[in-house]
Amino acid sequence: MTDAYLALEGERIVEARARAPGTANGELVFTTAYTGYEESLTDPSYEEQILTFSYPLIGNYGVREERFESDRVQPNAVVARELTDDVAEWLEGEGVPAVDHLDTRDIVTEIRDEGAMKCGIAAGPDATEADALEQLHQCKHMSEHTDIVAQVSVSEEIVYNEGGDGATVALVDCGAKGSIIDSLVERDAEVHVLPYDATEDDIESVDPDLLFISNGPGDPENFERAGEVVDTYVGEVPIAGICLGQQVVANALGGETEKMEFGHRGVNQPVRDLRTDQVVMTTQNHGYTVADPGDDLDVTQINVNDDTPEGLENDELGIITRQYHPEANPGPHDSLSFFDDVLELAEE
Ligand SMILES: NC(=O)CC[C@H](N)C(=O)O
Repeated sequence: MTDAYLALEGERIVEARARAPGTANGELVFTTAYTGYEESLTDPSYEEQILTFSYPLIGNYGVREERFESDRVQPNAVVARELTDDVAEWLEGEGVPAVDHLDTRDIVTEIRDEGAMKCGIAAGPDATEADALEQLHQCKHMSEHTDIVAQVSVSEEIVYNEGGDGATVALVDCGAKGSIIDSLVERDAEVHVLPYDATEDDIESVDPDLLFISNGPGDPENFERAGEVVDTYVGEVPIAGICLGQQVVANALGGETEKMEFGHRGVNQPVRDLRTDQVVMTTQNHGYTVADPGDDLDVTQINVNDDTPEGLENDELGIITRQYHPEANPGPHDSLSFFDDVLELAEE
């Protein structure tokens, strides 16, 4: 039954079945992960995007809050070959449109051939092609969401594991996944999650052993405030970053980021460490990359598929960043030791 429509860039219409009603628009992206749908759907990095799952059946082990990465569903809409009732009901309850019964292989191939694209969705008994097209026409380019950080950051400081024996971490929340905080707390760090617009006074009252720039949605060039924080404390406090965090650190230190064709999107992205030659499998979901790390950062890890920088470091200044997600959830645990490394840096 056709009661849902996708309008892709170029005004191509794809028919589908509505699983959660509503209209939405956003940048159309995908993940090839075959598990971890609860984690992906609650990852704030997907804000203002429409997430297509290429794995055909999504929802086969239910929906459990313990696996959520934040307190809400983050993508603007969801696309899959087949969504179970559990997931469809969850998305409907959250007011996030969802569609299935369409050829998601075709959609992912189109994104890979044509690059990241705008998309409009209309789902439900009254949905029309015209509604989907209207959504498409309203869709902004990712870089036009200049205030996206305000949509995902905490509004006041939250402290985890107060009095913990380990390092004190100031985590600048650009849309942090819960697993990053958990990975630090499991290693006994006291974690102060700070709003993106935290002042120097706010940071100094934490007196951190480590400054951590989180993952997050959108174009890293729109995260000026996080960049200023890096600029202020570089050389004084060790700095770590994950995904958007790596991009923000590179931009702050004279580097440059750029939009990729369709990004790295799955849980089997191979990364080579240039010092040890070891390759690890990693989780990734990013559409931008560091094109130039600037003069202060060494590229220590690269993506085996396309040689883009996956790790940046400066031993003297105490900086370690990763483009992938060492915290996994979903995905392989090969690189969890990143958290040991950054906390060691903090305690030195
Ligand atoms: N997962 C992330 O932090 C994503 C970073 C950034 N928004 C990108 O798409 O490249």
